[in-house]
Amino acid sequence: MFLKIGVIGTGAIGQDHIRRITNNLTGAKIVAVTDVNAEQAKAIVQKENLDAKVYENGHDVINATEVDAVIVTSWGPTHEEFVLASIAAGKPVFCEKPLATTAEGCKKIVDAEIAYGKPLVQVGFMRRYDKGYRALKKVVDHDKIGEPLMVHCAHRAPSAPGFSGDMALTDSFVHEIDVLRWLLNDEYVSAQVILPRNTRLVDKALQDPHIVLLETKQGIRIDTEIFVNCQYGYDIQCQIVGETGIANLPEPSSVVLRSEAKLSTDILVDWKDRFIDSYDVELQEWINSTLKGEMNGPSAWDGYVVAVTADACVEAKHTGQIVPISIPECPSFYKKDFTLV
Ligand SMILES: NC(=O)c1ccc[n+]([C@@H]2O[C@H](COP(=O)([O-])OP(=O)(O)OC[C@H]3O[C@@H](n4cnc5c(N)ncnc54)[C@H](O)[C@@H]3O)[C@@H](O)[C@H]2O)c1
Ligand SMILES: O[C@H]1[C@H](O)[C@@H](O)[C@H](O)[C@@H](O)[C@H]1O
Repeated sequence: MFLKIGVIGTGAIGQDHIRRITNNLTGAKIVAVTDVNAEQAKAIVQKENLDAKVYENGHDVINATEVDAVIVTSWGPTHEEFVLASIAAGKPVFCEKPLATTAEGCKKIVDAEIAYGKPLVQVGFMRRYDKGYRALKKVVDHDKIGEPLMVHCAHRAPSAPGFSGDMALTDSFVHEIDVLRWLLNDEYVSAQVILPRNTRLVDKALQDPHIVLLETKQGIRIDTEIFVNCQYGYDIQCQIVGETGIANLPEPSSVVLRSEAKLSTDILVDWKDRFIDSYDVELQEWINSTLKGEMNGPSAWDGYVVAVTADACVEAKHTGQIVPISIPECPSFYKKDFTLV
């Protein structure tokens, strides 16, 4: 039995997901695609030799009778509309982050899904599927370093083409917002943003780097450096300081080279390579659970909590204040135990 998928948006990650579903994963095939750039949608159908129809717009994909489930990989501002339409059609939908560009938009999706009465939405927070983050979570869940007290993180990218305004927070830092609350089994209560000296290598109007300080309900303090024009590589760091020990996110595996009087290892430069395995695991688990009529991954509620937290970070950046974060009680519809065995 195959899950027949329609893809809305055949840009960078849309094409990647189409390729992995077609060539690496099992249990699904792409039967419909669309993009505002129709030529690009046609090109991927040809390139991957897909037996898929190219539709004029996302709504036609969602409503196509041959489509069982939808993947939304178009630009962020279009996600809300396509996710709401998928819920209205009663079809499972995997939506790349952000779920919606505003917390209100995410809340509308949460309300629509609850009203529909069955979970249909998964958000593309793939770090929860990364081997390294999963190993780190087991250390926390199995009490190997006592209670977590502090977390030090870095989210560095060589460059951020197309970034403007607060995208370092709303496009990049959102991954930490999601993965850290999952890792720590905790929620955020406040955010503060510190603006260090700006790199000279970006337009003066664009702040880079940022330091974000989050506090959780349990009083854990998290500091994250977000530096999206760091030049040297795509480098994701996470260190948890506990009562009795320290746990670090493992580095991606790489040959340790002793050569020419140097000891060296490569650093990845492309986000696609850093999380390539986790995208595979994420989508395979989504396909498997969707075929069983379940929805186990990051939910619309998680997408909403991330949006509320990101909004607080943006406010903290612009006001220089410590901004309280008030996350409403999680509806029972979405309550899950995330402990890893
Ligand atoms: N999880 C991750 O690590 C990750 C990585 C990259 C991108 N993303 C997210 O995925 C989304 C896409 O990012 P990308 O890098 O592929 O961008 P992209 O610009 O390469 O591709 C987006 C595509 O969507 C198309 N599009 C825009 N509006 C549309 C509409 N109304 N209907 C149909 N197609 C439409 C565009 O023509 C483009 O081809 C973004 O929301 C981004 O944040 C997530
Ligand atoms: O900062 C980038 C993140 O590190 C990636 O994982 C993608 O989500 C990309 O869209 C962001 O711009």
